[in-house]
Amino acid sequence: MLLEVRGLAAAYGASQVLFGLSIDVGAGEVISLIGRNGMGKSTTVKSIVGMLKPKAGTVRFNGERIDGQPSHRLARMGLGLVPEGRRIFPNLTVRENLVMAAADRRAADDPWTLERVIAFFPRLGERLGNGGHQLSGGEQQMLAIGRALMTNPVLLILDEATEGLAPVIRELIWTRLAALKATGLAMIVIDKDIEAVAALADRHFVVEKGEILWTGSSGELMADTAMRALYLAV
Ligand SMILES: Nc1ncnc2c1ncn2[C@@H]1O[C@H](COP(=O)(O)OP(=O)(O)OP(=O)(O)O)[C@@H](O)[C@H]1O
Repeated sequence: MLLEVRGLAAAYGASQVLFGLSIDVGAGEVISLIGRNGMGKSTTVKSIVGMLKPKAGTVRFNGERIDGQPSHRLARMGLGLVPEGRRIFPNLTVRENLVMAAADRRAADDPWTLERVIAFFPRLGERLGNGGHQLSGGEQQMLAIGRALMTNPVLLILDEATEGLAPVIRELIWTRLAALKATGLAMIVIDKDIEAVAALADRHFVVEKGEILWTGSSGELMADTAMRALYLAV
């Protein structure tokens, strides 16, 4: 397994949010974390990428324990994050946002470069000199994905892949994520669009009150209308 999360417990101060959550991602596999608001999806992501120190449980990446390690080290190991809310730098240009993320990972066989990101998202090429604050929501999300790619991730984690974007932009993002999957990039995707998530991801984990309530394939997810009505209805 590329990523193995076992028995994860996490809290914000006295308020516990994750209660022994376990997920795994194989090499080149795409999984989803789905579930209602506030159930612990983002907290799971934060615990994996080193933004929140788990209270209990283990996180292994390529077999190595990574729980409790700092985010910058995990980024260098190949964990790429597209955070909730995008968090691009508003006062830097598109070019600066991308270049500052560039990783010194010479080991990558086909490293992401500024040129390659622009070829992947031509819209960003037209916006290179614009400040982050001048971008539309869709352009910001392309930039957030481009920035994560510049670190040459082995596992790309998208917290709210298409949230709040116009339908045509959402479609473009899903198409681009499918293209990344075709290159063999492993991903964890969080999104509320269950059909789009089912089309992209191989396996799904339903997060409910800080635990995994259900797991299965895309076919099983679409077939289980009772589970979807109970746990995924908005
Ligand atoms: N920084 C924080 N401090 C305190 N509580 C938090 C913090 N971040 C999240 N929480 C709480 O933890 C719980 C889980 O939140 P989390 O963001 O992980 O859920 P989620 O499944 O990602 O939902 P959403 O789609 O709303 O982001 C919620 O009750 C939330 O209010």
